Amino acid sequence: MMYSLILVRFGEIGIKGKNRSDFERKLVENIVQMLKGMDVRVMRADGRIWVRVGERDNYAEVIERLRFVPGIVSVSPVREVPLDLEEIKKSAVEIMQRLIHTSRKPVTFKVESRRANKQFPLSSPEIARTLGGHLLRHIPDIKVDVHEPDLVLWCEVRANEAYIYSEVIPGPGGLPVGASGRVLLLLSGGIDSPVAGWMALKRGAELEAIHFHSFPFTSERARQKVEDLAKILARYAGKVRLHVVHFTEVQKAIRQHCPEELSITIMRRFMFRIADRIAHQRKALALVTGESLGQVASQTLESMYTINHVTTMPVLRPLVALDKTEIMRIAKEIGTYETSILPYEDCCTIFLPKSPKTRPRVDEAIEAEQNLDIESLVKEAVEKTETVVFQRETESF
Ligand SMILES: Nc1ncnc2c1ncn2[C@@H]1O[C@H](COP(=O)(O)OP(=O)(O)OP(=O)(O)O)[C@@H](O)[C@H]1O
Repeated sequence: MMYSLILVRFGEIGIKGKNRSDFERKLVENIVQMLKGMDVRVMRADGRIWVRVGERDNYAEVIERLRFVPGIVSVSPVREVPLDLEEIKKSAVEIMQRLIHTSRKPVTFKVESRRANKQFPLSSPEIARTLGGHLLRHIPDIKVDVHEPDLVLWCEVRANEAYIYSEVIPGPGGLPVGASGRVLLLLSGGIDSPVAGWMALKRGAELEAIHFHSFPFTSERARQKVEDLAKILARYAGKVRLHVVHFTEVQKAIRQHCPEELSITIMRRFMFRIADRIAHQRKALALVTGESLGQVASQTLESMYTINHVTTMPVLRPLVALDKTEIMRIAKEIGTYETSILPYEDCCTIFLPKSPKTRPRVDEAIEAEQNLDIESLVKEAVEKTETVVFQRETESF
């Protein structure tokens, strides 16, 4: 096999001491979980994590999964070579040929070497020079550039073998899932909220999700779509508990008793109230939404303020700093985009008023809610909430 080992780089700059060892332990745990059922062994050595890939599995498939483990900065497939200079040279040429295979322009490179085994007859600079010279003689159209090479070939000389690697495949970075506590994601069927959930996962949050469903105004297929999105998020989270709230009664009450231009604001205030309640039950410490700042009624700052007023929980909005193209790029990358764009209606679109108020004030919202029995509506919705748990399905990759 070309590669039998994978080097995993991790760690945020500045994580030290106990936090660092917790980080490492959590990350190893998550990697083991992510690779469950595969023929691999996960090890820690030299402040790095290594994954040994057995006969039954292909390193490329292992990398495909590691690419999405929060906390991993990058991975490299590693070739193990006997401690013999001729073998090392041969492997270096093979790896280099493979890497430049697709490149049309001449490639620049440098060799970096590290010698942990002081018995090896050549020093690190000598290894780098020897390999560099050998590559130049055996591969046409490559040049050395020590400052800004297109690729770096690493050679690590260890006690019993040498490791050669070059490819660096970026991971998501961030923190291992579970390192920061639990959050509750308001998951609609749209493009944004699954991306917001992924961003929270990347910062180490353990994810649960809540969805407001308005059957029969919205179809079972709309609910299925959200379940599919939760399932995709479970690939990265390991597990996602989805709370499905039956929102129809609340919406009917709003339609009957509140001024139409404030119905969206009030509906969202109810979403936050119910989410707040369920978050407390589930010991989640923050809500997460896919909101960003914009022109539409529910996303002006005034509107956000008025909606947010019903909860004291932190509401994380990881997408405020991103623009739509960036959000779409991430949605495609994590695999939620295709599901998100399916055309099933959302509960908000159904009740969309003709001219919603774009800058609703808190006192206006409170006044508009006067004829509602807020507590019983919330209580009933919470009591009737259904919970579905999605575990990572390894075949889903
Ligand atoms: N039916 C719902 N169930 C749960 N959360 C919802 C629902 N509708 C909206 N939300 C939450 O409110 C946020 C803002 O919703 P809105 O429809 O204004 O924006 P959006 O940009 O279309 O978001 P998305 O693409 O996630 O649907 C969503 O990102 C989501 O977090």
